[in-house]
Amino acid sequence: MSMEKPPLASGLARTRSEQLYETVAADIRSPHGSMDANGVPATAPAAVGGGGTLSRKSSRRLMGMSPGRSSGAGTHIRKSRSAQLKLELEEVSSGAALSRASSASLGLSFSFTGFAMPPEEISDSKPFSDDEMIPEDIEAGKKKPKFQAEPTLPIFLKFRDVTYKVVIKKLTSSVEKEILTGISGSVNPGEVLALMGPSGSGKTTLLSLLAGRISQSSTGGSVTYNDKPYSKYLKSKIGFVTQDDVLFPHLTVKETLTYAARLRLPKTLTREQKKQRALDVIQELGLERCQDTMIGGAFVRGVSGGERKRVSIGNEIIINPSLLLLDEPTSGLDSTTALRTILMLHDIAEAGKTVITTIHQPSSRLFHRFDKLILLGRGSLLYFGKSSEALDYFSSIGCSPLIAMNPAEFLLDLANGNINDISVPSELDDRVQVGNSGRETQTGKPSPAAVHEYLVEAYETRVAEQEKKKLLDPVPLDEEAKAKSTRLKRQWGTCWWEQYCILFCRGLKERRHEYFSWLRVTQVLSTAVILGLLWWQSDIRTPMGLQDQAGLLFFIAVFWGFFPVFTAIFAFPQERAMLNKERAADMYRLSAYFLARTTSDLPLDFILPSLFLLVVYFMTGLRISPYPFFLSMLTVFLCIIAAQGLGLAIGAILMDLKKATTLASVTVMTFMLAGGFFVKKVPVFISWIRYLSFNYHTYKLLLKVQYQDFAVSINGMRIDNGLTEVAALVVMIFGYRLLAYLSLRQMKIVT
Ligand SMILES: Nc1ncnc2c1ncn2[C@@H]1O[C@H](COP(=O)(O)OP(=O)(O)OP(=O)(O)O)[C@@H](O)[C@H]1O
Repeated sequence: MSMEKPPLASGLARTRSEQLYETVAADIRSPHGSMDANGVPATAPAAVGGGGTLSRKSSRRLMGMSPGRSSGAGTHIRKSRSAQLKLELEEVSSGAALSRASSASLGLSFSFTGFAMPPEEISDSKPFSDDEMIPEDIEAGKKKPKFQAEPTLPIFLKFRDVTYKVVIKKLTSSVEKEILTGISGSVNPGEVLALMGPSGSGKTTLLSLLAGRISQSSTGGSVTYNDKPYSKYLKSKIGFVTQDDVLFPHLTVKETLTYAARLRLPKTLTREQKKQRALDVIQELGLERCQDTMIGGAFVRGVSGGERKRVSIGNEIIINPSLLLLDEPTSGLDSTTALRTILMLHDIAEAGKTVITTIHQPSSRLFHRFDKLILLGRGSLLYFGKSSEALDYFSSIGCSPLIAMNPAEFLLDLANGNINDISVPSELDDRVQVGNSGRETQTGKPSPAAVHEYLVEAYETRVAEQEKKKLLDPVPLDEEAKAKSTRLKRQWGTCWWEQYCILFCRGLKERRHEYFSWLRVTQVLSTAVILGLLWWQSDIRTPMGLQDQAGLLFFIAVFWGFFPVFTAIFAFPQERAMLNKERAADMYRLSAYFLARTTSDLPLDFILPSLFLLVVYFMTGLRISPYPFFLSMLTVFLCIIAAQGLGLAIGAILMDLKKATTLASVTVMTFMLAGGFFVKKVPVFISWIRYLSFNYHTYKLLLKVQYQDFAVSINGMRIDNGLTEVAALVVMIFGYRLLAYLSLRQMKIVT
């Protein structure tokens, strides 16, 4: 970046990415460094040893050279992979370094062993300490580091003149809103890019866009990954941590990460290896102490906010992503935990990953940890470059803090157009005096709009063009490596059946508390007992008794039609956020999820009605014989599954609980009224509605089971062979589910 002021001494130090370019270039040139179709080097990660043995002394010396890292007067000995990477820079010309580069160079290995932080900064550093992460014998070349994931493809991300517009529909018209305007920049493996800006400036939008989560039709400009456009293949190489932690509240930390590992890691790993990876991530993130604690949510006490955020990050780093994007990973965390999180991102970057994070208001300690910075204001670019040079740049355009200020606070004030305690450039002052009064606030200071306009213009005229030119430089990867990012094929972690099994078990675990909810059991059993008492040993030898018992059968049909609809409508709207997140990451096929979600509730759906029917059947004196008992039970099951189908369909179509409950109550009421008990003479033009009612078919089947031996018609209902009713219920079971599935397919993945 060209600036009027010379860059600070720290800015002269090469960034980690610049140093690492050389390593990757050496690696790619190296015969050992060629990658296979999966972006995996042809050689297995070389054992650390032989000529490449990392000596503690050299490691210490190299850490001293690391820009942006204070070594604490040599007391903080960093023994992480980053040190190993840096050592390679020194040794790159030697054969030993080249052979080791094939496994450990930029982007080709993933091992962020611990979270280095100067001890003077954080006292309680135990969970993040890397002191024990790489034992002595690793340095001696005997053992691999604790966490050694398979190598990945490095991703060089460039974006040029990115724009994003949305159309906001109003009652009579629609308005176009520009959310991002002409944003350009780049981030390389080994770097952490921070996106900063006031609330609503477009950080999340830009992050989603860079993650490939916004449809290209509404965006302008170009975003390239290794100089190639986005492809579905990249989904499995990109980790995206959303601002809100979307996790299942009733799963423990270990269960959450183990299921993520089993679903997302490639088929080439065994189940045991995947479990081990989850345990490694737990250790890396310092989550051992809470690994068996439930995540928790609004109604369940669980892990702390910081731990939950780390689980969210773990969910993404478990796949060993080449590009990791995080939306406000530090919001809501105390400053120490926030710093730990950012240090962790550094370690991830140092393992050769490209890291982008939005950040709201970092402390000055955090601010200095970022390699690059993008400052946004009202969707426009106010600064892109090294974060260490940001203050120099703004002072070069006449904006400097007048009092001692956290640099992040200063930048955010500027981006907000708030120039209290900030020196105003004379150019801006002149403009205000010459310009109209609207550009000036009552205090005589330029308005926020005028400040914004000045900053955008200053960046455009002084920096933007040179930065854009830099984007034209080809990335230091050979064509073969670049081509890997353009492969169109998605990569599923596991086969369909395994996805189904994992999702089924996960569903059972997440809802286990519902299955054994005493409230629900009490609700069903007390209803059964009340029915049993009201219809106690009912006598059907009189017409009145028969009529009474028919009423009981109708109530059973209504009760088991009503109950499942209202439980099932919650299924998809409640899991919408999770479904969105997991489908955006291509974790599983929708069909596997759908089937697992709809079948994992079945055990409960059979236990409770069975208990209910046992109580009611014998208390009320229905036909005591195994055959009618089991047929009645089967009829109730058919009714439950059909009713559930309707609930699932309504939930999936509307995806909104309020709307879904309203529609469900109207539908259920209509079906109940058309069920054949309350009204017998229905006008012809509306009589067809009964055929849609599962209550009607269930009632007819229950009547048949009880009275087929001595009656042809009961209560105006003809008793026939019952095949039509069974067929109608079966059609409903599949039809409603198909409708629900198709609606989910149509659902847009919102990011
Ligand atoms: N689909 C959309 N429809 C309408 N407005 C949108 C849409 N997406 C984003 N916006 C608007 O774009 C602006 C930027 O939103 P974005 O969420 O990217 O901001 P942000 O910088 O991440 O804010 P915060 O820090 O508060 O999360 C906001 O004003 C938001 O309301």
